[in-house]
Amino acid sequence: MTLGNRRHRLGSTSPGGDPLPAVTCKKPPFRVISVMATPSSVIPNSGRALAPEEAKREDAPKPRKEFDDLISTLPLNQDWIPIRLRKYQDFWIPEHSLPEVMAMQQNFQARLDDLFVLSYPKSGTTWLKALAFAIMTRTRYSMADHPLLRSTPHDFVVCIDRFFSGGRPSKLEAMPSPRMLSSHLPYPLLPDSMKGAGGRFLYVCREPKDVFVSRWHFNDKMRPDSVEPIPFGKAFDLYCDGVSPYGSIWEHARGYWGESLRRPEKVFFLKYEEMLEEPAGSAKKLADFMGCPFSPEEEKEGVVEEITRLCSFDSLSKLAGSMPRKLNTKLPLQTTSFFRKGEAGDWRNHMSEEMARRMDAVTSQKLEGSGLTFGISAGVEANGM
Ligand SMILES: Nc1ncnc2c1ncn2[C@@H]1O[C@H](COP(=O)(O)OS(=O)(=O)O)[C@@H](OP(=O)(O)O)[C@H]1O
Repeated sequence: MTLGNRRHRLGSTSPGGDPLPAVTCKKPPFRVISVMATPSSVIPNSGRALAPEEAKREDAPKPRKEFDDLISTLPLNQDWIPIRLRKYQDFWIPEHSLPEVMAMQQNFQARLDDLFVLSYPKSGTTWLKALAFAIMTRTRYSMADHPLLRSTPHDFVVCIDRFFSGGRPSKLEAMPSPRMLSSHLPYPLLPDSMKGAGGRFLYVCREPKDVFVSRWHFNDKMRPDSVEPIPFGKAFDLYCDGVSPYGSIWEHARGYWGESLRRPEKVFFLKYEEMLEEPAGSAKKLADFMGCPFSPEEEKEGVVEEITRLCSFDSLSKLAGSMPRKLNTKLPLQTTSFFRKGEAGDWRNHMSEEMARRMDAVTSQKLEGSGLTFGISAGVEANGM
């Protein structure tokens, strides 16, 4: 079925240099105002505009050494091989991405019509990227010739900090609006322009025990043969203490949850388990929030189901398997690295009851008073879970 007849605009390139389709929606999701500011025209965390001479100075790429010097002073954890973590602004951030994160914090200017896919890693990021991209571009592609059939969702919704690895993020600035970008950064670490009026957030969270199991396997896949896997029990202790990539998971989820309550028009908060249970319902809610709801005709024609089928675990994992290749990232990742089981409740096959109880207790304590709970509707017990 043809979903639309718009022409595919190739407006930019991914950090790796691959074509990155411009994202359009049948109905523009919100007023499209280009506020593409010169990076660094505002002093980070102050909102004060820079004088022209200051701006010129600030426009130059930050010397990497300045960041490296700072990074070397931060608390270090080396257990999640091959990822080294540094405690930065109260969160454990992968050391290899910290220079880019710092450059992004200083320079990234969000636009009003940006859409950001945000998540704690292993919570359903790949899935949400695919869904959001397919929903947003549905009038341009036929299902038979969809870009997701040829490339991974991570090629279409690219992590913002990756644009900052080579100094000035010119490719990012050249992307036509509305842009779709992603980040694993916790809310407090986002650049001011994102926390302010710039863009809207799609955040996905997942039951912490399942996220942990997924993370443990993911790390294991990246491990060089010469290195022993991180023992499950040790990884568990670290994770419960918040020492995991972009951790702690509880502070991460709580930050975005709080913002979704304060500003529901800015932050759409999804749960992986609810997406599993109600894929079509979740896609419809997503489309509503993104400003391009499915029309009654589209619903009648089965467009919602076509999109959810294309983005399902079965479909995406098979596609990844049919185009195995290394991704253009600093970690040893393949197109297939983002797919394992795609289920809720796999923690039961990995954790003792005592471990599960312990992590549930951490969850209850860390989320106390927030109103955020996990997994009830997917048959995973709620906190005390
Ligand atoms: N389409 C779809 N539907 C359901 N589940 C899916 C889908 N795509 C990926 N997955 C599962 O999500 C886990 C990977 O998480 P992320 O995509 O957040 O990883 S990453 O942060 O981008 O590295 C990982 O979970 P586990 O299977 O539990 O390890 C993937 O299998």
